[in-house]
Formats: sequence, structure tokens, C-alpha cells
Amino acid sequence: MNMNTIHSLQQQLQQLIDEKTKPVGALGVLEQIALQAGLIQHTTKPAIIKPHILVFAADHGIARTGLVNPYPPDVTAQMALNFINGGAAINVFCRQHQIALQVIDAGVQSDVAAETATFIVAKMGYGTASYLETEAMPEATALAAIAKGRELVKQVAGTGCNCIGFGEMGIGNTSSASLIMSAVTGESIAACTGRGTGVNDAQLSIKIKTLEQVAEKHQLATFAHNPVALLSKVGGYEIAMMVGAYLEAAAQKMIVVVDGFIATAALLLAKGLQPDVQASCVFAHTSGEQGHEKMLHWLNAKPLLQLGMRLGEGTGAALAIPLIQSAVLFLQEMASFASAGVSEAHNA
Ligand SMILES: O=C(O)c1ccc[n+]([C@@H]2O[C@H](COP(=O)([O-])O)[C@@H](O)[C@H]2O)c1
Ligand SMILES: Cc1cc2nc[nH]c2cc1C
Repeated sequence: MNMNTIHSLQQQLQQLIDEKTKPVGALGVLEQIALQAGLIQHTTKPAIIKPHILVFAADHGIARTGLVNPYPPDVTAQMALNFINGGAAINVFCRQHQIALQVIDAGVQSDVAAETATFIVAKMGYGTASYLETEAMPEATALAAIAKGRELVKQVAGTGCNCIGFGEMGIGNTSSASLIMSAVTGESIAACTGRGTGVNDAQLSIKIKTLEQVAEKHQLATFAHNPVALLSKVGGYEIAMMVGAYLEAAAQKMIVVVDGFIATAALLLAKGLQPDVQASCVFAHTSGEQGHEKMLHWLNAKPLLQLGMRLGEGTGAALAIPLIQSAVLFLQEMASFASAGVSEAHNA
């Protein structure tokens, strides 16, 4: 779409929104989402078809040190099994809102289960290496994970889905996200580091010191504009796959629903590779994880929900999808002042 076409489509959408039987602007942020959905789908009649969430699970070498996370790494595989059995929060919300859900083993440290239609085995390794010692993964592996993320989203797009959210599960992955955030935004490690699954005050200061050492060891600040190097040095397999997933979803003109702290850190990297991806993104919520608000501010993003959630799994995305559906439905179904015979304001 060239700039003139975008401008004219934007004007048409805004006019349709303003002609609906409501005071101008009275549906607030939903009006912005309806407009954005039309621009993403390049139509004045956007629709949400077969909404879908992909949850990427993987383990992190750093988590085995016990320096940055209160829960043991075994929880990643145990929660992956919980997803398969339908017992996690993301299962509940996806059932509630009729969102299709698939879980991807991007690199859990043990074998979780055999592949099925809803559990995909795409292991890039059995957990990353500890970036306290060495790089998390070779650059070739980061690139392979990005390619796999793209391939998975292409398959989902092939089912007719045009709205997708990405979640993650990985003990230790708030540390990767904090390191990525600090490198990309230039904020200090302390400003980018939160409690994750729940470290106490003493553990938080150890987490910050550990991550400061890692940032120094790998000279992360020098890789602010090199997403693949950041993935290789301090990333995770699930984060790398999400990067590819964002890139493909935007290329497929899908509405992309961005979840919490780790999911947004992956978007920082995707945006580093393809600045246009953000135009396809709706930000679901501000996570309770310290640092997420700053990350969103850096992106100039205005999330839909503020629920103090900090679970991950794509749970924020699942709660936001019905709001996005409401936004496109009001545009599709509401009567206009003319069609309903309602009088407009005197100042119209
Ligand atoms: O989405 C978020 O904002 C979020 C914030 C804090 C924690 N999490 C989840 O908690 C796990 C990582 O926490 P940690 O303390 O092990 O680094 C991982 O499985 C994430 O899905 C997720
Ligand atoms: C129990 C548990 C569930 C999670 N879901 C996403 N991250 C998680 C971390 C833990 C510890």
C-alpha cells in the first residue's frame, strides 16, 4: 500500500466509525483498534477469523544456576504437560473465548510428550547454555529458530486465521527479556529487572548483580542494533521462535496480539529486524513485571488492559482478543445515523 492509499483508507474508516450511532469518539480505544484492524487487513470491513494462540516453551541454562529464578527449571516441562492436559490458565481462557491453542516445545530440557495436532515438537536443543559461562546458542541456531517460528505461523495462516497471539513458558526467561530490553533501550539492568515468578528482595539484588555481570561479559550494549547477536548471546529458543513468529504474522497481514514482558522483549528484536512489524501489533496488557511499562513506553505502545497480571503463557493476549473482536464487530454491525434515522449533533 502506498502512502496515498493508506491515507484514503484511513479517512474512509474514520468516517465509517464516526457515522455509527454514538457520540463521536464514544467507543474510545475500541475505535482506534477498529481503525488499525482495517489498515492491517487493508479493508473497510475488517473481521476476526479463527483467532489462535501459540505458546512457545523452552529452558534456559542460567536457570540451572539458581541465581535468577525461584522455581526449578523442571517446572517448564511440568507446565508444558499441564498445557497439553488443558489445566493451565491459558487453556481456560482459550476455551472461554474459543481461541485455538497450540503449544510448541522450542527447547525444553527434557522430552515432554509425543507430537499431536496441538503439541508441536520443534526442539532447537535441550535448554540453552548458561550465558554466565558462554553464549546461549550459536547464531545459526537463533536463525533456525526464527525460521521455525515463521514456518509455524505460515501454517496457522493457512488455516484461515487472521488474528494471532504469542505466549511463552520458560523458567528463567525474564532474565533473557531484561538483558534484551537493557541492550535495546539503553536502560540500566536494574531498571529492566523485576521479580519474575517471585524472587524476594535478597534474590532480586542477586538477580540484578548476575545480569549486570552477564551484560558486561558479553558487551551487550554494543549489540543494540543486532537482534540475532542478542538472541545468540542471551536469548532463549522460545524467544527466538517468537521473533520469527512476529515477522511472519505481520507479513501475512495478521492482527498480532502482544502479551507480557517476555513476549514484548521478543517484539523489540523483531522490530529491530523489520521496523514495520509494530503496525500489525495490538498490545494486550501492561504486565505487573517491573520493566514492562518502560518497555511499552519505549515502543510508544498503549496496551488495552491493566490487570496486574504477570503470568505469561499468552494469558493477556487471550483476554484482549474478545475486545479486538468487539472493535471489529461494532464497525461491521452498528447502524449509522442515516440508516437508523438518529439525529446527529448540532455541531456535526
Ligand atoms: O508475561 C509476563 O509479563 C511474565 C512476567 C513474569 C513471569 N512470567 C513467566 O514466568 C516465567 C519466567 O519467570 P522467571 O522468574 O523464571 O524468570 C516464564 O514462564 C514466564 O512465562 C511472565
Ligand atoms: C507455576 C508456573 C506457571 C507458569 N506459567 C508461565 N510461567 C509460569 C511459571 C510458574 C512457576
